[in-house]
Amino acid sequence: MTRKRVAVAGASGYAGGEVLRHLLAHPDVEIGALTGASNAGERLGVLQPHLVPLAERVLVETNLDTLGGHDVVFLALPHGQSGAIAQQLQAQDPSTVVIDCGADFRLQDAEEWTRFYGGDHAGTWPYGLPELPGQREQLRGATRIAVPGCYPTVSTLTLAPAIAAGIVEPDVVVVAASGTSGAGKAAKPHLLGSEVMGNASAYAVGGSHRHTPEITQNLTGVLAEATGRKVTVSFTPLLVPMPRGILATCSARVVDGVTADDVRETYVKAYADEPFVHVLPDGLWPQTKSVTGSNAVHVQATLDEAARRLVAVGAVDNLAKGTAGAAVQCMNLALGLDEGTGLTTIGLAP
Ligand SMILES: NC(=O)C1=CN([C@@H]2O[C@H](COP(=O)(O)OP(=O)(O)OC[C@H]3O[C@@H](n4cnc5c(N)ncnc54)[C@H](OP(=O)(O)O)[C@@H]3O)[C@@H](O)[C@H]2O)C=CC1
Ligand SMILES: CC(=O)N[C@@H](CCC(=O)OP(=O)(O)O)C(=O)O
Repeated sequence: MTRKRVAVAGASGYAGGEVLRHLLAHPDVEIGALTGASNAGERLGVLQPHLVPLAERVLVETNLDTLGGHDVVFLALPHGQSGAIAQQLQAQDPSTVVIDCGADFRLQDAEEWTRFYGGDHAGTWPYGLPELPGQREQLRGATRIAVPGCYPTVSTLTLAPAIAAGIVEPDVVVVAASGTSGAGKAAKPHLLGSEVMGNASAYAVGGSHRHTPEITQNLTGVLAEATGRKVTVSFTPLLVPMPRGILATCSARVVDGVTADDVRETYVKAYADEPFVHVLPDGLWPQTKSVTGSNAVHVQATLDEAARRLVAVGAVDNLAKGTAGAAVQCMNLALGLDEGTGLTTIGLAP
């Protein structure tokens, strides 16, 4: 096939850089415009020295003139910045595939958007988590895709089998530890090395994190429709001193009669045909380093018999399957390519 011409907006940031790292390994694309904001005019090699083949490329401004005319445009911009440019791109050419790595188009409920993000809701696009029931079909041939948040990706995939199978009450607890790249590249006081190194801290405690409604939306979506219930999610994020990765520990009360074998069978069966979700062998528990740089999510689950709770743990690389890998997986579906083109399940060790 003719190679698709792809632009990346926000190429100086963490997510944009990781999209480019993935695209450089993709045989069916040609990298077009690379845009930034404060760094427009700078060479990419100065900002993203690991992207050696693109070192001499110069960042241009983020607008319709620079991003128009491509087959695919990835938006890796701060929240609230995608709506206007996405609208312009699709007005210019409705066949352009626009893939938003930000949160602007993820939520279905406009009120929830305003409550957690502020401002007006830009709209709702097909949600880029193909592993959700029925979702892969929504993404094939799509021209607009909302890439999930990093915490929602791992939390959803870690809990969805149990919720869908009805082996737990729809009332879940997620405590997830993230590396610092999840917060982006822009300087923030709580991300200074002296604050982060040798430290672990909780933040956005008490249901205030903006990923809470997204996890709730996803898990409610997999709950059997007939129940007519909504999943309740208590989500607590933790910041830990590592550059990449999220480890999510999830739990929920199991319904009467559920055994440890039921839990294992539920998870093994749910992900038997999923190329990027790996249920670890019995007794092995996910760790972030095993998924570093890879598009895999590692999952394990068991029954805490005394507490009658499911305990499920998931690991993801927030920048890979948690953002850029998912974005490329979705692009593949949108373009009718093999879903795994340019992606790997192989992590780094040690
Ligand atoms: N980091 C992560 O793990 C994840 C990030 N995401 C999402 O990806 C998006 C980007 O995040 P991330 O890469 O971490 O953030 P960064 O802060 O690292 O990068 C932000 C990028 O956006 C550009 N930018 C900033 N302001 C504007 C603006 N007003 N108009 C156009 N471009 C602008 C910056 O350009 P410049 O540097 O030139 O100023 C930079 O390229 C966010 O929406 C985030 O939610 C999603 C999942 C996970
Ligand atoms: C460690 C850290 O700060 N993580 C970020 C979330 C990660 C992210 O990028 O989420 P979006 O895709 O929705 O932007 C946070 O908690 O705000």
